[in-house]
Amino acid sequence: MENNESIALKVRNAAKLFGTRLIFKNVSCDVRRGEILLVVGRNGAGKTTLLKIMAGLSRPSAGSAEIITAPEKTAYLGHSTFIYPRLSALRNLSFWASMYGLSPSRDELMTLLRRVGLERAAEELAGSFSRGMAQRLNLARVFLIDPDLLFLDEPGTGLDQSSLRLLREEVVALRDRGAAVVWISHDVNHDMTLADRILGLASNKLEYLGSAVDFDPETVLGGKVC
Ligand SMILES: Nc1ncnc2c1ncn2[C@@H]1O[C@H](COP(=O)(O)OP(=O)(O)OP(=O)(O)O)[C@@H](O)[C@H]1O
Repeated sequence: MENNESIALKVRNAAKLFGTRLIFKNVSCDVRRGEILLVVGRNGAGKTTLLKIMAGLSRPSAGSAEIITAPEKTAYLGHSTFIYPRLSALRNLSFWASMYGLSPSRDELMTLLRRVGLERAAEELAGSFSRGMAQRLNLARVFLIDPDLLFLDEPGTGLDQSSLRLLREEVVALRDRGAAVVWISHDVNHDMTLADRILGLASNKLEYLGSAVDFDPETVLGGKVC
């Protein structure tokens, strides 16, 4: 058993049913600080359902998920971008900061916008942003809290190549500085190379939990991963 300090999240015997329909059962895992855990499985295997349970956004039908890191250092980035279209990029960030109980200076917010390549769009209404720009702004929101635990649900869907590169570089940088990352990727074949471990769901159960290097989609998931 690993010591508690190295663990960011514990899942024990988690199961989920929608009505009488079983999505998965007996899913247990520890997510470690300083690792990227990629969650894979065919469409409908229950990846998003598991991620929501891990993030405390949905209750398991049985078992438990416990976040060990500080709740205020937990972030979630999905494919929807929760930006306010009638506010500028800067005002969006400043609004989110206030929701987190933070009061960063304008310079600090501009530094975050620079980091995601939005410095020149700081005063533009976020409603006019392309998907790539909107997701970059969302990434800046994540940086506001410098998370110790980050949940990603296909945040790269529909992103242009340069936004995707930025997203990947920043996720890896967060891992390298000790954050735990649980990631459902829209491009598993690529992102497997960035992951430390893989959690594979199939046949309503945890089919694989182990190193990304040893992961063989052919044997574990019948060849097709998504
Ligand atoms: N709130 C809900 N009520 C009923 N069924 C649901 C609900 N949410 C998800 N499901 C069903 O649970 C199953 C697992 O869904 P989930 O979105 O977790 O799968 P996934 O592996 O993330 O799929 P995808 O790769 O398509 O995103 C699907 O069949 C889905 O239709």
